[in-house]
Amino acid sequence: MPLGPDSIDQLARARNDLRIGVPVVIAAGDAGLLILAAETLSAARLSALRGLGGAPVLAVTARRAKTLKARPYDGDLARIELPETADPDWVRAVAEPADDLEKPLLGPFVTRRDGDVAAHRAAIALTKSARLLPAVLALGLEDARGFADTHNLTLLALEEAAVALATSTTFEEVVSARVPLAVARAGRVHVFRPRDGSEEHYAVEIGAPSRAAPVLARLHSACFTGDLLGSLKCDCGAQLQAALAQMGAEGAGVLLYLNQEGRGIGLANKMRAYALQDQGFDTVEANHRLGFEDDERDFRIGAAILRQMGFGTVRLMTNNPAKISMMEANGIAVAERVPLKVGHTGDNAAYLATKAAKSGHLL
Ligand SMILES: Nc1nc2c(ncn2[C@@H]2O[C@H](COP(=O)(O)OP(=O)(O)OP(=O)(O)O)[C@@H](O)[C@H]2O)c(=O)[nH]1
Ligand SMILES: [Zn+2]
Repeated sequence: MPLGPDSIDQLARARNDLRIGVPVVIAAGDAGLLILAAETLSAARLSALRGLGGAPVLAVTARRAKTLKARPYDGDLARIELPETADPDWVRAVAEPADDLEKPLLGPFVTRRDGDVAAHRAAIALTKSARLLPAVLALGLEDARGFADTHNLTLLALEEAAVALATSTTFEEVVSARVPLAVARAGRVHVFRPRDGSEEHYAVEIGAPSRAAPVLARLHSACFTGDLLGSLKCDCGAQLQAALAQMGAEGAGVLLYLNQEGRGIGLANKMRAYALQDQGFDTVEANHRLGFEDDERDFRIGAAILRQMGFGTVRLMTNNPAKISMMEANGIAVAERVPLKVGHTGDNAAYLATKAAKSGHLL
């Protein structure tokens, strides 16, 4: 292997660059796209971008475009032309729905319909994987490599980036150690580090579950507010405790603690969604207004970790039928669904009802 970064390493760099407001170049052949995340755009970088000439666009998802009443000619995304007067606040207001109701943005937004959008699509996927708002300022470049070299920017080759974004689910088990738990003295925590530099995930193994029989398993998605703070807005904390308790009572099980906070949009975006919920939108509508799909989790991660630990068949603790089909689609057989109905409160009744009505959860 050469000493320098490969395409997956470049992806990890690009994610971090966007998070700190540094542009990234996506090369498609000789040409390419200069991209900046809307969320971290500074006035200085916007004026440097304008200094390059050309006609930058703000690419948003079709979900966000719908709220903005901008025509998404590109299917799943829309490229909004940047008015001459647009400043970083304008860019952020288009990307971020917090003030949509209080200060509605004045359209009409002019959207592009010509040209190829594969690089814009990769850029949006990249901002999602960086847990930023899915909105990207983009400017076409004639000589992508030359530009990246001159300005010392991370360069992603479009084909390689698309492949890396879509397939990167290999993990190294970094360490495991014994952790006696209240529910079972025989507890062990394993830490899995993804090859692509994204969040680490954990597995809590209870007892010594057989690899030859179906294992009692829970794929728990991180919920800082529910798991740690005891938030009443969701049922996550109660589900986490109940799953561990059942594994302790049966003497064996495996709980994956997947750092897919906020159904995969990250804590900052989940808090943005919560703010929208206080404006009257439900959990699914809030995700859409932010530009996300209902659920942005990558269920291949849980399946890959289970397989790596030697488990092939599970008794899955869940109320979400989509989780069962995603496990089966990714090589984990589900012998049984074990319901996990705890943590229902007056505060989360509407949230749970929305999940049942819109996301197919079993109440
Ligand atoms: N985006 C978003 N995420 C939320 C919200 N409330 C909880 N979450 C996240 O949702 C995830 C848990 O998903 P759930 O939909 O509760 O349950 P599930 O994992 O699909 O299904 P179960 O296996 O039955 O628990 C956690 O990552 C939470 O942080 C919300 O209003 N918006
Ligand atoms: Zn929660």
